[in-house]
Amino acid sequence: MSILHVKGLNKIYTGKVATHALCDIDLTIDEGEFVGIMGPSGSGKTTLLNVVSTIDAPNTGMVRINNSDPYKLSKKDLAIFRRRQLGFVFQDFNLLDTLTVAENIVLPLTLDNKPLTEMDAKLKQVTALLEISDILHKRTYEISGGQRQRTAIARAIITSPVLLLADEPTGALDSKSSRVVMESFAAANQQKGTTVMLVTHDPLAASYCQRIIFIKDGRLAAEIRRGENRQTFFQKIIDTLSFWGGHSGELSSIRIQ
Ligand SMILES: Nc1ncnc2c1ncn2[C@@H]1O[C@H](COP(=O)(O)OP(=O)(O)OP(=O)(O)O)[C@@H](O)[C@H]1O
Repeated sequence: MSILHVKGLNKIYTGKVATHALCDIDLTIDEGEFVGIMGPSGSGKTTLLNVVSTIDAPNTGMVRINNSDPYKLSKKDLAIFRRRQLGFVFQDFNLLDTLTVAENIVLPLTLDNKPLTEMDAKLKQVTALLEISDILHKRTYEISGGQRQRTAIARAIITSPVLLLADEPTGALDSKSSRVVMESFAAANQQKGTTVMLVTHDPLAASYCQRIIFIKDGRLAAEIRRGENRQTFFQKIIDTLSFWGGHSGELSSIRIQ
């Protein structure tokens, strides 16, 4: 069953010079998939994520998430749709410093007035899955970057969203923390069945995905799938990036092991 289906998506930013950021994008993500979006800087990755996540409307084209068109919803229903159906993870974590880790994680359930017993059970389940049960009473400034991002992932999946969207989730992390965070996405995907769409520049992070879609100049350029071996997939990603990624500068930020 498809969770995300986009067809004929176009996004044009008007200004002194108009930018055609997305050109005729067709894309389907099935339930339980873990999909990465890669491409050179300015290729349209964040624009695609913003259009899918209903932050930025397309000029033309269709977006269906779990068989409904979020752009047809009223403002109020769209806010509820985002909170219940979508999970978001950002590069800079977006946690509230005044709250504990536990309070940050249950925030979406608090907003939906869920009973305390349900919140507690779900908190236990997601924090065990992401291996952060021992930091629940800490403030976000007392924990590491990797722990902050795992807290953000826990907050994003506690509502069991149909689609988890992440924009450069390892962009602010060192390579060790990046691995731990990507293992957390993989755990959410494999053990909780969460469908994930993740934008990244980082081939190591991307190697945890099952399928990578490459965008260039706002168009779909290539697609590769992972087999059994993550190391082989990592090399395949580097090869594809060097073919589609444009100039060698695009590869300058690659972290090797
Ligand atoms: N709000 C905006 N107004 C005008 N142009 C924009 C806006 N947002 C993005 N663009 C342009 O649209 C194109 C795609 O940008 P986008 O941010 O989606 O690329 P990206 O692949 O995510 O880049 P990066 O990897 O550098 O984050 C770029 O040419 C960018 O300059």
